[in-house]
Amino acid sequence: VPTFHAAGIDNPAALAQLDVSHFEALGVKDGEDRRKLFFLVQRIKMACDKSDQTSSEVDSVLAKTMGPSLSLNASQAVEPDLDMKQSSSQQPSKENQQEILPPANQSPRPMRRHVDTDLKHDDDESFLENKASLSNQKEDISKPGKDSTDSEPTATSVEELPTNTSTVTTRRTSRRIAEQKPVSERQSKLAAPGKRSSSLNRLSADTESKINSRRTTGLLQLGPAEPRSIAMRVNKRLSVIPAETVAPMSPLGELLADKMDTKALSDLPSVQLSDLHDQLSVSTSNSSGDKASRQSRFSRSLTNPDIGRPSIGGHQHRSSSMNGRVSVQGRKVDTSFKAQIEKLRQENIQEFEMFGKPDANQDAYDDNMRIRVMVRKRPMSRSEIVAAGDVDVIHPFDHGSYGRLLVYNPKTRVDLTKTIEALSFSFDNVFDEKSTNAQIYETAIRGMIPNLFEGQWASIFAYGQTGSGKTFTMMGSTVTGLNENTFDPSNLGLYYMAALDLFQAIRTPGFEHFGIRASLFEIYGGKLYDLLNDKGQVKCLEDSAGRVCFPGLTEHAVYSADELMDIIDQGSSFRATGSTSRNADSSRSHAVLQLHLVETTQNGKNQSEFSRLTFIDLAGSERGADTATASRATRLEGSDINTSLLALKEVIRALATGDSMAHVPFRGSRLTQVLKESFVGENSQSVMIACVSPNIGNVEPTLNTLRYADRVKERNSETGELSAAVASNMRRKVNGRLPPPSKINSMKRSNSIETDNSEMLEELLASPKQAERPTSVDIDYSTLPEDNKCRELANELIMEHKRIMSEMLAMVKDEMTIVNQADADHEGLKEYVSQLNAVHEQQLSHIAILREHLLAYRIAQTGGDDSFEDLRD
Ligand SMILES: Nc1ncnc2c1ncn2[C@@H]1O[C@H](COP(=O)(O)OP(=O)(O)OP(=O)(O)O)[C@@H](O)[C@H]1O
Repeated sequence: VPTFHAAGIDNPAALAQLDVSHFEALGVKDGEDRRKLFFLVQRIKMACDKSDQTSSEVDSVLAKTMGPSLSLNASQAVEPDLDMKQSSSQQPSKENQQEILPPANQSPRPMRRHVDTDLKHDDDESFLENKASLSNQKEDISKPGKDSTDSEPTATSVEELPTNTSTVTTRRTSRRIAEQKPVSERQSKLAAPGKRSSSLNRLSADTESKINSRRTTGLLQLGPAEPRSIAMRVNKRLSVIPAETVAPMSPLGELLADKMDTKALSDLPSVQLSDLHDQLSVSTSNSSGDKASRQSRFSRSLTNPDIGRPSIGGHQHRSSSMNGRVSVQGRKVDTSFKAQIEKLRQENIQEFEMFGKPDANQDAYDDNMRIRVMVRKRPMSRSEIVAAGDVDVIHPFDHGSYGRLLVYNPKTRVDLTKTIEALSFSFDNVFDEKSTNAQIYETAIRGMIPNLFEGQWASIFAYGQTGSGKTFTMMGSTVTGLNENTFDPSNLGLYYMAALDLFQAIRTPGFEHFGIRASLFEIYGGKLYDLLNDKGQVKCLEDSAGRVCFPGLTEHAVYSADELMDIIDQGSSFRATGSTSRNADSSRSHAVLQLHLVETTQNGKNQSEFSRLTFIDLAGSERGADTATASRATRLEGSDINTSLLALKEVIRALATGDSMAHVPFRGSRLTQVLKESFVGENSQSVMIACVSPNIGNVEPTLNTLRYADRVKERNSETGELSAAVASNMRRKVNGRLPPPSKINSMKRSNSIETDNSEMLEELLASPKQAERPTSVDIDYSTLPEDNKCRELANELIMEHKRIMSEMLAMVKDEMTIVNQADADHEGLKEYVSQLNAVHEQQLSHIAILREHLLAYRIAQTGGDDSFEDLRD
């Protein structure tokens, strides 16, 4: 545009005369610019050639294509201000500037698509005010002796602004009106004969003044409302636009208002037309909300991948994209999933660099977080890399105080075009494929170790689809998975790292009375098997005080981390595995490792459990589809796994939101019964590590894993904000009677404990031996008279029934939605089936819970045995 202006071409008629042959003379050498200009000129010519075109319609075309600076008709055009220095030194005086500014509370009005319509209907008060102010201004200017130099800032396009200026205002002074060349002179100079020029002269005086008024409002007008924000976003010269001139609809405007990071914005790359088009279809509305949500809306706009749509001007043609390529303006564009994901990835990286990077001073580690949910992405396996078309669809971002993860979900439309839907999830932490077990340990687990010496129980789960890296995370690997036989100490397992710290702690003077005992068992088909005792069956019973015990489970005293790993290795070889369509050696059971911190009493004779650290390597969370072709036994196995995982989720969720402990559904499955003691107690801590596979072939199970993990804490998927219920219950309540954060806490980061612990030992000995166990979970039936006990159980049953009915009602609503969606869009059948499956499993779990209550009541009535009985048996 500056080039055109420089050549005096600033009106449609002059443009219409343009030809490719003029480009050289105009100094337009760059091939890309020439191509763009060629297309623009062709379109302008086509518009002008239509016999019934009025000049305002031509203006409209120009406004759409080149912005308003060139949409002025010949009679209104002013010569370009070529000397920017001069013009910026001729800033309007404050008074005059105010005179022409819109009222403070009036937002700049975006220019509409059709200038004609705009002008006809634009008769509101602000417009009339502007018009009035213009005529006053004109009068002032014409008064002799008045310096008009500073009096009329004009609207200017972004393109006219200098690239290297960072603080210039858009309301720059135009040259003096008095200095303008007479219109007639300019018209003859432009030599725009015939119909077009005469149509240009047909503008009514009213329209003319309206256009003038528009110009003199000094508002930034780039054309249609939607493209504006995008054009601004991508234009280098954006940095010179003061925030208040940006329309409130623009997410970037909002960001500018917040940040005014002119440096970052000036670094924005300019984009191709096709890139612009990609952004145009994205809604930029909804300007309310805080910075974070604006940021995320902005992010979402970047994730629109639809390369295959026709462009604004219709130059982009979509051919069948079955071959993954479409022709855009004569160029071949790769629309394969891989290319689209790569494009999105780059855009999102750029956005993250600009707006999402965590504050360097921010401390993301909160050792007192009660329930921490983190996601770990494993690297692509060799076979996945080799497999044709396998693409990485997981994109993690570390925002410091939370982690966000985008899943690029591939979709094929009915017309076989390929698109990518970017789904966002937020968790406490996310770890990318380069992360190590050591990083995970340091982030979430090491901080728990000192708390164990305060009598606190802790549990760590690895959850995820088969083959997603759960065992790798828990047990560790001496190979990286990609580079065999490479010893990688940073990927030693979490078991091992925790054991190292524990043994180091108990060897510290003052802690010698502590010892470590280990037990390892698996939960398979609702039954428990001791992996350190030839898979002997173990019972799971709850005593009258509500404590869970495991008759038959062996506990082994261990004296070093290596010794512990040896027995774990042996025990793991007994673990039930099986084949699924996704993994030939899939874990079919939940493996539970318990490290008991035992304390020897002062006379040295008795040992009692002081606290417990439990690791749970959960069975692969395969979907129904995985086991669809398997035997009945395998399907039952899968169903059992799903039921227990579902119950676990509900339990953790209830703990995260601080729901009444009376309603925590521990009895939903054997797994949750077993883990009950690790959860209860105000000071218990849990960490869930959701493991995901990165490749495109696993996107569905990955989404299921993420939805599962997301349900636990329900962070806002874009901004990472926690819901009020979870936020208020997020931190463990440190018991005032326990030792204050003391010397032992130095372990958290330094892995060493200071030697003088005598004072602390005294405090520890004075403190309660066990973590507090709430009594509200289960009533101590033994202390109640028989009929009281029955009444309590009946009350519980009724309460539970009511709760479950309300949940069932909510589920029916969900079911209505998903069945209607499936009915309307048969494309989403796969998703529908998996959702339906999940709903059914949840319903079954609720029914199982209710049946437990019913059974408890009936047993109490009939005086039967109240030990655990699995209803599914
Ligand atoms: N972070 C990682 N880095 C390198 N390799 C990994 C990583 N995570 C997993 N792997 C590799 O991926 C494969 C599957 O991992 P793993 O056995 O831990 O999966 P899993 O989730 O435990 O599966 P299952 O539920 O079936 O037991 C292994 O070969 C492992 O070495």
